Amino acid sequence: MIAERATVVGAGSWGTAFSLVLADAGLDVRLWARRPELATRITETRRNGDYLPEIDLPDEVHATADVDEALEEADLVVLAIPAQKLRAGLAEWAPRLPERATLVSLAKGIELGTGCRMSEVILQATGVAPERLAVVSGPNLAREIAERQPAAGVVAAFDPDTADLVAAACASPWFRPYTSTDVTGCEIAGATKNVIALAVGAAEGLGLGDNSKASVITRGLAETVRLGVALGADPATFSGLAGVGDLIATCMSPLSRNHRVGVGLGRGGTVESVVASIGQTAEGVTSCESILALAREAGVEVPIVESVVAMVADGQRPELIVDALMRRQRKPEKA
Ligand SMILES: NC(=O)C1=CN([C@@H]2O[C@H](COP(=O)(O)OP(=O)(O)OC[C@H]3O[C@@H](n4cnc5c(N)ncnc54)[C@H](O)[C@@H]3O)[C@@H](O)[C@H]2O)C=CC1
Ligand SMILES: O=C(CO)COP(=O)(O)O
Repeated sequence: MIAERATVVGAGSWGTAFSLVLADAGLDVRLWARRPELATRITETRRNGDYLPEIDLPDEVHATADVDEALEEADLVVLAIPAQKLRAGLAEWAPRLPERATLVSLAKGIELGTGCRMSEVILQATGVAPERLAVVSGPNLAREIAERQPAAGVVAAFDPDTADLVAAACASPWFRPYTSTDVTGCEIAGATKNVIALAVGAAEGLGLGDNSKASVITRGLAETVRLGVALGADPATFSGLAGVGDLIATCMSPLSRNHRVGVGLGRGGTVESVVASIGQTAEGVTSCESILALAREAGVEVPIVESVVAMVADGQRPELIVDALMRRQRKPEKA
């Protein structure tokens, strides 16, 4: 089976960029925008001026704010709304999903309150069989993808045939999807790297240099692997594109919203003011608390995630956090 028609739910930066990926791979794409005026503007200008203003969208991308029109005959339904909004959003979509459509999650977060990964939220909210679900992750900053800069990603699914189907639906000369069956690993890596990027951004905002940032990235990877493995992930996933690949892109790029929020906090801004000035989703700000809760439940130490929670949720100053991390008890690196 091949997918011919896709619906992308959410016309933010990643939903818009991914609709272009699917169109370049040869699919007919419906891009659903929550605001009818945005759908109209995209149709009229062939651009999404709110999120990717300089990018011309291919003719195969059709914007709409009508759920039924968006879903008609969809082979793939790609979910590109923020993690904390997904369950509520799906309540509206679930009864209208085409019976055989494959659902694809793009969100990189962990649900607050439940600790659910996005695949778990989707399965619970829609009741679809796990074989109909896939997750896309990797170093895929929306702007660079939309500019068609060459990049690779990972499509993870419980069923390898589903991973192949979705990979075929997004493959192009400039987007190379690899496949995986480690859904848990890809999701934990994708959500946790946003939190590590907040810490790295804060270090940058404090004026610290590359040694400090590389140290946080590397130790951040160590705690991500510990958490992922405790939750059943394959450790090899974390040295792949969804792991180290995305960690590097998000922690180092000024395009990353999480990195930018971290820089703002390091420079002394408040969470509210920094997030508001960016005006887009920075998943680490909310998911840091749910990731910490998951880690505590699993009995895993995640000191950098813990520090980010102290900074974001408890308003602690980043300088104190650096100090606390540096004063931790010495131990073997691999512990
Ligand atoms: N932007 C990027 O470079 C990448 C983002 N992601 C992930 O994709 C997910 C979406 O992020 P972005 O598109 O970047 O965020 P964004 O902030 O650019 O756009 C979010 C979109 O979701 C819509 N939305 C918000 N609440 C909604 C609701 N209750 N119901 C329906 N739609 C709603 C907004 O109107 C907006 O169109 C996040 O989990 C993010 O971590 C993953 C890879 C790359
Ligand atoms: O997930 C991303 C890149 O792979 C996007 O990161 P930000 O959400 O921090 O912009």
